Amino acid sequence: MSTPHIDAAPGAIADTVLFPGDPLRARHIAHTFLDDAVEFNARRNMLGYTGQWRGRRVSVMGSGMGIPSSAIYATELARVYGVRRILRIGTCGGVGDVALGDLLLAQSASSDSRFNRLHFGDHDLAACADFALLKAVVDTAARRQVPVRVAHVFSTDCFYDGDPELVARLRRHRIVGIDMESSGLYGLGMREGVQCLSLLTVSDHLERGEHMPAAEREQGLARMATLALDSLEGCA
Ligand SMILES: O=P(O)(O)O[C@H]1O[C@H](CO)[C@@H](O)[C@H]1O
Ligand SMILES: O=c1cc[nH]c(=O)[nH]1
Repeated sequence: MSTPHIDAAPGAIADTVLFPGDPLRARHIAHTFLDDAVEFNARRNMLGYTGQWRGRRVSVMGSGMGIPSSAIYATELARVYGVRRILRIGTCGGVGDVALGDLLLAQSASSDSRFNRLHFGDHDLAACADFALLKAVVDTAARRQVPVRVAHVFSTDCFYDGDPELVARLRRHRIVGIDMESSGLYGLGMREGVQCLSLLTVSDHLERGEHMPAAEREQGLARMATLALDSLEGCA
């Protein structure tokens, strides 16, 4: 069995997938945190691995950047490989009172993308995280004393040169993070019956002009990865 984009054998992917945008972040997490990690996909270099975290089988795979890429992979993971839980572990821009390195748990994700409208009769969809998964991560963070902020985020199609008023609009709605995938992932999760949650580390501050180095985005996000993995203990 394979799909146009994933070259994995049946059963090669766990029911839970960590889903960073960057395939090299996926490789780093697999090699750093998982026991017995085995690569299941390298098609288009969108690296995916399955291994063990404290005796639990888990996969980690890159999603690529943006809703179209991540939705292709998430759809195939759900429909063909039976994936039932996806934790995006991404980076985001920050607005307002957040700092580089802050860890956001995206409760909702608004968007300028038409992706969810295309599936929802052009109506607004309230694209939300799965509550049980969000609660599991919040509870784990509290137990481990990992500071997190449950937040509203916005997913944009324009990394560069988007709406010049966007930051003001986000501030007005108390949205503090901006990424490029969460809204589409949440809509897809609602349709496919897949539990989805985005954990996002603030890598840029959109108003202060602060930026995390690229190498840290690839390899420096251990706190987010281990929180996602630890939280699986609280999941059925
Ligand atoms: O760090 P990742 O997970 O790729 O997420 C963010 O980084 C990319 C842009 O640099 C977009 O994919 C955005 O959502
Ligand atoms: O989508 C993203 C991700 C990181 N930083 C941003 O400014 N935007």
